[in-house]
Amino acid sequence: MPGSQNRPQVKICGINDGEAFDAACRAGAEYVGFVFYPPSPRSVVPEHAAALAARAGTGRRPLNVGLLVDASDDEIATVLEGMPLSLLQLHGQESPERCAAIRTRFGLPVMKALGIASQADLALLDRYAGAVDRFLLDAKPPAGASLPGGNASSFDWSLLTGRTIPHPWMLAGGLTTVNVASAIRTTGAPAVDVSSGVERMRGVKDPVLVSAFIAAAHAARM
Ligand SMILES: O=C(O)c1ccccc1NCC(=O)[C@H](O)[C@H](O)COP(=O)(O)O
Repeated sequence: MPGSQNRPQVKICGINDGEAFDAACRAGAEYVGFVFYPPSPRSVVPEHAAALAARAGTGRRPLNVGLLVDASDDEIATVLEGMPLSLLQLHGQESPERCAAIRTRFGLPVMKALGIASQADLALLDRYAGAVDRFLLDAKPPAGASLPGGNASSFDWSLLTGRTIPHPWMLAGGLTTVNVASAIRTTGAPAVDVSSGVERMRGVKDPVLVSAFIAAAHAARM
């Protein structure tokens, strides 16, 4: 885990331009996420992601996270040839067995995204615990959504109050500069992930919002 401060960590997801990447680095994001999923307006090709990551200075750099959706081994291999990654975020319908196979085949830690809408969904944590290294707890996509994530939807954070999550985890879904402190207080999330809440329009990050979100999350009390 980068950094040693006991403060919530931040992942800015769906970075696809230099200004947003620079803002995330300057403000001290611990993770940046690159979306390797062509239907997404935030999608990047590996070479573009690599060029963005190369902008990081020589100081503390964010860890590069690759977001994939039901990707084949060949697709993952192609991404990794163009862009070295520290963590694979699996945001589709990957089973525990598929997560474990990806982890073994590529030798990288895996973060499984799970859509949460009720206590019943939290049972998935135990099903996946042996197959993954981290969890990202997100809202389920709203009816009619075209993407499995990045939809600016929140879930009922109180579902997580007092709950022990097996593995390090991130809270995601509808977070903004305004609500992130409350989300962290309610859930005890050690890390938060945001995409839409730091955009000026869908798929276009706003560097000012990126900086403000990171400052708000880092200042929040767990
Ligand atoms: O962001 C996307 O375009 C995307 C596409 C396909 C699967 C997942 C996607 N994003 C997932 C994320 O990690 C988001 O940061 C997370 O769902 C929270 O999104 P938001 O509610 O927009 O902050």
